[in-house]
Amino acid sequence: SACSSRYVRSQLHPMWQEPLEMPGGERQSPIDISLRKSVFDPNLKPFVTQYDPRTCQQIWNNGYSFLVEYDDTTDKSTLRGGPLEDKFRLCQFHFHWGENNTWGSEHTVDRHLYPAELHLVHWNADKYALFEEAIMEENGLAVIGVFLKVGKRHEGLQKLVDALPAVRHKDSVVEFTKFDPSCLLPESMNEYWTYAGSLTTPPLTEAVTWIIMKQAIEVSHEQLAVFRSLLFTSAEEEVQKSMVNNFRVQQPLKGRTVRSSFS
Ligand SMILES: Clc1ccc(Cc2nnn[n-]2)cc1
Ligand SMILES: [Zn+2]
Repeated sequence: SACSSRYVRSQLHPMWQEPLEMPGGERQSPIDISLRKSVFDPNLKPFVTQYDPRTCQQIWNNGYSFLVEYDDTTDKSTLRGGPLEDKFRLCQFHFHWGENNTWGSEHTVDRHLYPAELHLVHWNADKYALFEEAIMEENGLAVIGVFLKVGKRHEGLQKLVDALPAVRHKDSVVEFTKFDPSCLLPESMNEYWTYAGSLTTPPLTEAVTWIIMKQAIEVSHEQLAVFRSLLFTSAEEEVQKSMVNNFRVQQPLKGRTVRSSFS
């Protein structure tokens, strides 16, 4: 789908060095979510996801993460409500993780690091016709972040884990269908934080309304180990590099407020 096939890959290198300056840079991501600084907003409604598993198309190793891509040419898989004014279309989801279970998430809660973080990327289909347009606009994207912690095996995730060896190398793609990403969301959907931020890889555009779930999902150590068996490098390269630590360093909050949907 357009949302990731035109993924800005030219600048994407797992070890790209900070700081890749983003003009303004007033609302960069990721950040630490400080519990005592976040503000309960009673007007925040629950958000609603309606995902159609038939829109799931493929998995692509883009050399930074693996993206599960959805057909975003119709309104079949959408996100609305919560802090959002408009209807957003799911275009892909991906993860960020570490080389061990000690770190790997992009966001933290009171500096607590999780071993991995899921991002479900959506774009504003009420205001824009294409993902490429939305990515450049301040109300263009909505990303749901879900923390992963080590515990029992996640049965829903296993179908995805079993497909990963087929996309071990950068630029590999495998067909992947009938996957409903709502199985990756935590039970309590009405407890989240939200703030105005950015993409965490180039183009780093300040287009994202972040929705970070309070409840983490549990996955097994073995499932995370399969994530780490992926490679940043393509099959042709002599030196193979494990795809690990594909997260960005945390960014200054600057005058922003993180709101919570719960008190
Ligand atoms: Cl299209 C796109 C661009 C960047 C990223 C990386 C990212 N940005 N925010 N969370 N992950 C994901 C999808
Ligand atoms: Zn991400």
